[in-house]
Amino acid sequence: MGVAIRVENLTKYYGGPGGTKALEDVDIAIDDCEFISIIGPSGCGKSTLLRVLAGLHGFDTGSARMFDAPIDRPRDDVGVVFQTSNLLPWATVRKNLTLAVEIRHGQAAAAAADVAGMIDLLNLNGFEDKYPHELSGGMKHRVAIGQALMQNPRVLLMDEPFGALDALTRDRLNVELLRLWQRDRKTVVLITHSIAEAVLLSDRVLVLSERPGRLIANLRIDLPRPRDPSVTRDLPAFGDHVVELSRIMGVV
Ligand SMILES: Nc1ncnc2c1ncn2[C@@H]1O[C@H](COP(=O)(O)OP(=O)(O)OP(=O)(O)O)[C@@H](O)[C@H]1O
Repeated sequence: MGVAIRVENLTKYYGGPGGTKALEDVDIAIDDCEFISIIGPSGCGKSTLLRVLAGLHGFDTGSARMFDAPIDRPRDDVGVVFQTSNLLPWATVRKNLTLAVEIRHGQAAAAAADVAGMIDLLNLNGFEDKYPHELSGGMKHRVAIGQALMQNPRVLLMDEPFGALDALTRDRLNVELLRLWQRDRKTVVLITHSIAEAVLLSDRVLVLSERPGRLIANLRIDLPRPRDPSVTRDLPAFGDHVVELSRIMGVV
């Protein structure tokens, strides 16, 4: 298995040296098809790191590479999902999904895209012709994830996609995400505030320190796959990982 993402000694300031130092000497290697979560205190630089990986932010020193090419702009084979889904309010679910493909890959690709299959996968049958304001929060997030998946990305970058949702909806979306990942095996980088979510979903959890974010832990999650939340959460190893990460984060 190759390396999908390699970040070395990466430091990033907002406003240049003398401004806000968001990340300091970050070193990360992520394998192709790995599911990685990044956790850390609020304001430590998680979103900054994700935006660097998405090619949306530059950085000051160090290097960031994806599939061995420097990350210096957004790539067509990377899907990004942000906390606030940016669905187009005037477009139906179906249109939101096809437009995402059209913008990146053109009309022919959009016409050929398997929208029905994606709607099925996202459990949104019957909602194809609804507009975003007619959807629940969880549905909107599913469409946003669908937009990213429609491009069949090699890498999926997700910034707290379920942060604003209630626990039950979040649980359901975690199940969906596990199901999708187990089927398609993409490289996934997920930013989350939830230690339990990180443990449930990931192969590895990376922990950033208080700002400026430095990598302070890199924990492999040894839990069997496929994972079913109701089963996995009851495994002693699940609790052990949660406790270990809580200690590292200083919350117990
Ligand atoms: N565009 C920007 N301009 C200037 N400073 C910024 C900008 N974006 C973020 N910052 C600062 O950089 C630091 C890291 O922010 P970032 O959003 O990456 O943290 P985070 O870990 O994702 O936070 P949270 O968990 O609260 O979402 C913070 O101090 C923030 O104020």
